[in-house]
Amino acid sequence: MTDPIPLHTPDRQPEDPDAALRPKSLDEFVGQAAAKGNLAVFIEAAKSRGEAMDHTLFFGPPGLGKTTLAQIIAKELGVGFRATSGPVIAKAGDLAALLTNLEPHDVLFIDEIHRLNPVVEEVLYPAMEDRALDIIIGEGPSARSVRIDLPPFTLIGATTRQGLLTTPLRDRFGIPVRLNFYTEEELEKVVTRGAGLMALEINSAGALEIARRSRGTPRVAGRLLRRVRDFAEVAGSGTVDARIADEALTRLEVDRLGLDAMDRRYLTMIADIYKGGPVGVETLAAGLAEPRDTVEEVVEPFLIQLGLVARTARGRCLNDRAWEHLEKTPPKPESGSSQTGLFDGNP
Ligand SMILES: Nc1ncnc2c1ncn2[C@@H]1O[C@H](COP(=O)(O)OP(=O)(O)OP(=O)(O)O)[C@@H](O)[C@H]1O
Ligand SMILES: [Mg+2]
Repeated sequence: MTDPIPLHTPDRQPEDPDAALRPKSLDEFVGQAAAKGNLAVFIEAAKSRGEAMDHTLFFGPPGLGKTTLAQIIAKELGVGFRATSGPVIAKAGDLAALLTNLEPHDVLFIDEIHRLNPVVEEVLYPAMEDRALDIIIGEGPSARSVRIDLPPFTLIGATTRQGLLTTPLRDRFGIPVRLNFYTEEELEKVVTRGAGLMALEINSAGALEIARRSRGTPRVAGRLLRRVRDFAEVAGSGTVDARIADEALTRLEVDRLGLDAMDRRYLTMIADIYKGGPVGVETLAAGLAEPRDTVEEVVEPFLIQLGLVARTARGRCLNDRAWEHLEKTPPKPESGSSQTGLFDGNP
């Protein structure tokens, strides 16, 4: 099998093609109704009190709008926006420099906050809680600790892995916000809006077809829309309809559930080699030649959401729906010849 086009994995790209489609206000931001409603209240309250908004943590799979929402919050609050990411802050001093350079009420956005160096994280605790930095000056017996006051600020953290956050860090966020996969109707709006921005004509059946195959993820919807546009332009048709969308997506190996080549390799591996599982995630990651993080953060959440795969204590297992989707028959349990052999234990 040829390598899948990395089209469908919702990971970031340095040149950030996302930027053009990024909503700029809460009103433009589609979906996530509960989170949006709450945030609107917290933003209003902070503004009317003239205070910095409470520290906010966004968590959820890649491409659902964490970075976008962080930018929108700063904009709606009318404050500055500084962005960095966990792995980039190497030393405590780097974080201290960032914090002491903030203007009052600014938003400091830390992406991939679960990847902060523990030493840096220690500096963040008093900064978040008491708006203070404890800095050690000098070395040896003459070393002394100096406390520096910081301007009031809002820390917005984003993570795809809430479980990897330490408890003290998680507890210091006043506003935790989980982002969920989008519904087809929501993604249809994302696609229609995106097409408008690209000056691409699309009818609602075409938008729905792309939405349905976008893995519940606006970033994927945007990416598929750009590729469908290419096909539509080359085919010389003015309007994207369901047929053009379907043809383009089929050629891109995105199937009718929205699964891409990588998703299918994952499912096929569990089916063919491990007879439906359970199989450990390390083994699967090695077999797919992908980092374990990618498998857990990018591939699995959507397959689990669709009910194709279950995470059990002993490993990953395929559900009936996956066998149907792969058009394969699950192997019969080896022990027990009767039909009631469901719990006979086939490890
Ligand atoms: N609610 C939304 N409405 C419209 N477009 C959206 C929405 N959420 C996200 N997008 C689009 O998806 C793209 C990716 O969103 P964003 O970069 O905010 O994801 P993320 O959650 O930060 O992902 P990652 O975990 O990879 O950093 C944005 O550029 C934007 O075009
Ligand atoms: Mg992001």
